Amino acid sequence: MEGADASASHKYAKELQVGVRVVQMACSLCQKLQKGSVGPSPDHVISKDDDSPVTVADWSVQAMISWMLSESFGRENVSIVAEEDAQTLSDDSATSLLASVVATVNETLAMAPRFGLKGPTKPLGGSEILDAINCCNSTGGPVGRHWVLDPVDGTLGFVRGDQYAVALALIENGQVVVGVLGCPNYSSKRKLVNNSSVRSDLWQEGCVMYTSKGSGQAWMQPLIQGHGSLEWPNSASVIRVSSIDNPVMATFCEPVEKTNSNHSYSAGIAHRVGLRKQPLRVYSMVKYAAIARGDAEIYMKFAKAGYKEKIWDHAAGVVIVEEAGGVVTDAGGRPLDFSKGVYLEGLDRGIVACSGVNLHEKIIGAVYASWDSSHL
Ligand SMILES: Nc1ncnc2c1ncn2[C@@H]1O[C@H](COP(=O)(O)O)[C@@H](OP(=O)(O)O)[C@H]1O
Ligand SMILES: [Mg+2]
Repeated sequence: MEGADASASHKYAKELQVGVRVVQMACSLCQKLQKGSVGPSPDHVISKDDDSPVTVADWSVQAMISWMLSESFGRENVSIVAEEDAQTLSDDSATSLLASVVATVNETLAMAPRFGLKGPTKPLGGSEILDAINCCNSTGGPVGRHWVLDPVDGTLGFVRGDQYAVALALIENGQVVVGVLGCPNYSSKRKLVNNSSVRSDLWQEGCVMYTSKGSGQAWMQPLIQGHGSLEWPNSASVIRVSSIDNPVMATFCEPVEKTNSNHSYSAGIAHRVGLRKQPLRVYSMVKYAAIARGDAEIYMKFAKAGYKEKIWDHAAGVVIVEEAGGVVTDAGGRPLDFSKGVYLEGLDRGIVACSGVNLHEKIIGAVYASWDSSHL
């Protein structure tokens, strides 16, 4: 392995393999729901207390991955920090919603052998599934191993038939050591383009990217489709960031929603640095995937002051971009700190991921030069 620390990848070999297999299963689950072939329509969206959307897919993926991780590593050894809880689902008025989640999870777990994993001997009941969701209530921290899961990142993209991601990472003693990012609508063969609304011919595509820290490499597999099964090692290919370091040629990505990132501020930075292309607006951590694969060179996110970024929205993407050769820091140029619990505490202004140090230095310099005049 070029420039790699083989012992680092070996150390996490089981975690990486199980992680990739469960994310492949989760992507399959989400594709079926998004296609509407099982369960309620993806339009069946529930608003959480913070007004963000949650769907059957979010709960089902969280329950399924939680169950599989406990099965693979032992319940007592597994600490999971994840986005969802089961409060809404446990309500007496939510029986049909829970029934949809139970059916979806059991249908997915029944396919576990195709993905090289062992499913339950009999279908799980509602209380086991609620339990699997609720036990993902770890708050992480600086000591020990914690899995970090965003079951459906970019839920808005998911319900709109656009890009979304399943993101799973392992944090050990405050460092992200394994990252797995499933991107069900990001073809392993095609470049990402703006307005990437899903077309029927893209249904059979999508990819999973993964890495372990210190390996010096990141990989991409196509999603397992139809009755295919996941062999290991399989048709994975090494991915690498773009070599473009001239701002004129560079593409930058940012969130689709103006409420999640200040578009006019990033446009100002783009102008200062000399970026010429229109921003590539993409939902979810697929933006990190685009940097890691070399489809774009820069990802900027500047949330409103007071918004606290959560570790599950970044952990997997950050380690994949870094191992693929890129740089990720806060807008002050400091590494993101995954050791402080659920939030990226101390984050300075925003997040900047780049394919290389030259572009990164330029963006951070432009943030320093322009901050006083901004109105975040
Ligand atoms: N006001 C806000 N500012 C910044 N990010 C926000 C936000 N509200 C939600 N988010 C995060 O932005 C993620 C979506 O990312 P993006 O905007 O890049 O597509 C959401 O993930 P979920 O969809 O998993 O809740 C959520 O975690
Ligand atoms: Mg998210």
